[in-house]
Amino acid sequence: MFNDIQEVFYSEEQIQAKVQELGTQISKDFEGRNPLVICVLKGAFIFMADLVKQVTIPLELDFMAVSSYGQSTKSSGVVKIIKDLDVSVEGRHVLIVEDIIDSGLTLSYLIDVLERRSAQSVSVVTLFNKPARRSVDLQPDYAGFEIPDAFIVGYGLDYAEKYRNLPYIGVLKPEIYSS
Ligand SMILES: O=P(O)(O)OC[C@H]1O[C@H](OP(=O)(O)OP(=O)(O)O)[C@H](O)[C@@H]1O
Ligand code: HPA
Ligand SMILES: [Mg+2]
Repeated sequence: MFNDIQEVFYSEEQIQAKVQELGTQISKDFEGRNPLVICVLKGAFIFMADLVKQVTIPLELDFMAVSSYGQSTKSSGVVKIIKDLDVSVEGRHVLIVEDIIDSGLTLSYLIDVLERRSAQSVSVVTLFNKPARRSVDLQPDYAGFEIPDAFIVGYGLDYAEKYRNLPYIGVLKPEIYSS
């Protein structure tokens, strides 16, 4: 598996330092708001776990599973809810936790769903932001790293469901996509 990686973009240490920064900022901004923190499965599961440990104010959390990439490196354009939230967002300050914003389709769909369900506010934190590939106009409230137009894996992010367990972020060797 580690042999499949062509280049490491961000080490475990670089990621942890950034997650800590984001957690500190979110703790300040959401003080007194008891946010409902929503993890967008599967990709965001590691970021979510690391991030909430760096948040020092009371919060609640829930999980939603959506998918649009499947076995591809390009969005299918159709966002499917695979698992919905357990709790109501009505009147809540919601913070969506994403691993990556690429085309922006997943997030614009989710924001729309949560606003229609009468959340009081909807904010977004993403660890990785790939603005070059955006097909909808959308800016996260908090972003860890701005990345170039490359398909990255590791730290929760997959290619065809693999590589989520790598502790760092990297790009795959080109032959992996063709085999
Ligand atoms: O901005 P976009 O182009 O919509 O891409 C971002 C979304 O795509 C990935 O999810 P994916 O559909 O691969 O599901 P997964 O999290 O289960 O891997 C990623 O985890 C984000 O949720
Ligand atoms: O670069 C990416 N890597 C993994 N999953 C993704 N989903 C959207 N963009 C990406
Ligand atoms: Mg995926």
